[in-house]
Amino acid sequence: MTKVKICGLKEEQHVKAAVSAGADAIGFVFAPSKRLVSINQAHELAKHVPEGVLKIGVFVNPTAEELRAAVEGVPLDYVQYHGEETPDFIREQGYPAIKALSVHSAKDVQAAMQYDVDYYLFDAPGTDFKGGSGHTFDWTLLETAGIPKEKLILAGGLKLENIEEAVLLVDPFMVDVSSGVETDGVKDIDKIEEFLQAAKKERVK
Ligand SMILES: O=C(O)c1ccccc1N[C@@H]1O[C@H](COP(=O)(O)O)[C@@H](O)[C@H]1O
Repeated sequence: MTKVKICGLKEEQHVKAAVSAGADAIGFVFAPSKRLVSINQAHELAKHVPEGVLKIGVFVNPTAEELRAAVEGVPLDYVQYHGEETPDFIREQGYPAIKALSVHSAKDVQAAMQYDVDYYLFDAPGTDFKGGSGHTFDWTLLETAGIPKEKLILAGGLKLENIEEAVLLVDPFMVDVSSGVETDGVKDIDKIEEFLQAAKKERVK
């Protein structure tokens, strides 16, 4: 069954709703964004995330010190690198890692293989910020690069209306959603629950 990450959570009620609706991972954004949280805020929110649900920190070109403070302070299970971090920088940090790549063309998908990370996350190119734009990209670009499905996370503009098609076409290990479970820029509990239900629906492939 497809795993689901609900990203950009800032409020206790939304963390609790995501967890009780079956989220496999919760994302906290530590990058310029309307969804930015401090380490202290994320630490408090993390108290409502049970063992077995992953806590993932989203960063854009962080320093080693920023990473260490957040990984230890929250604490985090994975670091999601959403900027122009190099393969060497990511390897040197030594944390369980997800590398996000903005997909304009098939080349961007192929570029993933230079990173020695646990998961590759494919997202639409950002607009105001590096991610969380609510835009989709051409999912068929993922077909030729030979990315192992068990390492593939699909993001970018996912929502109730397209999640079924996305899962059927891409068959990713995990889907990641932020804007698609918001109303007027704020997380929406009904949308979180509906999205999780749809993403995890049993399908005949
Ligand atoms: O969510 C943000 O504000 C954000 C800011 C900077 C980098 C990444 C961010 N979020 C990630 O963007 C994708 C897609 O989000 P959306 O569903 O299209 O809104 C997802 O991986 C988030 O983790």
